[in-house]
Amino acid sequence: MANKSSGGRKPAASTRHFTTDNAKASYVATKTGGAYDTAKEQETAVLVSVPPRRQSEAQTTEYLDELAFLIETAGATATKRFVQRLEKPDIRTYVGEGKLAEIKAWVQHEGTSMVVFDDDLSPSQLRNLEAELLVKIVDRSLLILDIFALRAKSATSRTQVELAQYQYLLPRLTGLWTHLDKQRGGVGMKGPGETEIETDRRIVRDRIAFLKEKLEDLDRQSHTQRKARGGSVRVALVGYTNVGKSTLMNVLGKSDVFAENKLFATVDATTRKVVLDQTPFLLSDTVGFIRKLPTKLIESFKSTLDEIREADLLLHVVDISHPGFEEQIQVVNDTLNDIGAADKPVLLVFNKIDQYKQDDAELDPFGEVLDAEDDGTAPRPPLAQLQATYMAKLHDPVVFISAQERTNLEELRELLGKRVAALHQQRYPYQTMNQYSGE
Ligand SMILES: Nc1nc2c(ncn2[C@@H]2O[C@H](COP(=O)(O)OP(=O)(O)OP(=O)(O)O)[C@@H](O)[C@H]2O)c(=O)[nH]1
Ligand SMILES: [Mg+2]
Repeated sequence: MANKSSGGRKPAASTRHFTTDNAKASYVATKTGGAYDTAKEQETAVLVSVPPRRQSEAQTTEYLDELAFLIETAGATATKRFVQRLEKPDIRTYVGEGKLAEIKAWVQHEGTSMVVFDDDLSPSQLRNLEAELLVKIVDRSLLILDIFALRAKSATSRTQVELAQYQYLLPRLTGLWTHLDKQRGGVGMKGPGETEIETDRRIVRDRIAFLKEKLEDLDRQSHTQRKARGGSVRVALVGYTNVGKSTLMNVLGKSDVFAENKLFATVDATTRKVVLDQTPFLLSDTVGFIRKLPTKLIESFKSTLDEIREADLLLHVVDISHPGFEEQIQVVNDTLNDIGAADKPVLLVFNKIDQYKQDDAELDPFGEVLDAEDDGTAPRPPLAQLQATYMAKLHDPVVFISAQERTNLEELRELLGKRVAALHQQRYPYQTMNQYSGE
């Protein structure tokens, strides 16, 4: 029901990305004009990252893989990667002079639709890089915003994305080619005078104020809706993007939520009523987290994140088959902390065990791995050992499942049912008594 090939899902977005429908997010990207307007063809991207020296090779590759996956989700293909190890990115051009020349030569020789940076660029870095490389420059925020714009369906999430896009845009309204009316303009577009820039700034500020107000209105409405759901325990699925939250929602809630092997398949929260162990509760699927999530995006997604903040229990889904799953857990915990939901009870669910490949590492008598991997990746112990480690660490049961293969779902249902029943008893003792006495 929930994997990519199944019916009932929306068609994957194909070429809608930076240059075409999404004018606001593409604003900076399209400034360089129609020469790169390759919307009809597949766009290509060159990836650039500046990892700190202490970051391992494996981690660097993993992060670049994730960036390539983001690019793919946005509708383009990554064709080349450049890495430069620096203490910190160059303040003027993100990479150093030599590396920049190397990238430029490659871009001129091989051609590309855009150069994508695995961090956020300052407005001046963006301008300098654009002037130097003469192609679209995309940073991490712009890329994620673009994907969100692509995925957002509800009035609230669309407004949230638009707000974040304008907030991204505002400080970048300087220098060349910045007139709003010209954002879709073609080659050789001239830059506006300062007056026009000032007008643009005012327009953008007005729009931001308007969108904030609109969000407050929408917020009030959804708050009322959520309140009307009172009397039920609320459980929210949380986790890194692409770990299988929507797939699990579909399995548990017998629903048909869009799930696919792309990042941020879900941007809108969806809620279903589920009954386990005779206790009904509400299960919400929510937007996935990712490392370096633009803070403006978190801020503007407050009302979606309320679904998490107001939950009684979080079902934290982890993709155990991902080499960086432990860091992903940390990213999720940090983000939960950022949004003020760190103190919620959590049930940790390790998903995709069907895809987990353990190493044939040598274990000592205590089950610890004797040899760490040479490439810096964490060794992959047997699942039973991982389960024991996590249970000991958290003093709590954890479940290992495959939502796709429906493995161990009974164990999850039982555990979740118990947690929900206990929460229900605690929250609505009266209601529960009635419910039982009526039986
Ligand atoms: N092998 C395997 N793949 C799975 C499993 N569960 C989900 N998937 C696949 O993982 C991909 C992502 O699943 P989703 O359910 O969309 O993940 P999500 O966490 O909702 O992702 P976002 O909404 O993007 O944050 C899809 O291609 C699923 O079919 C599993 O148990 N095993
Ligand atoms: Mg999802």
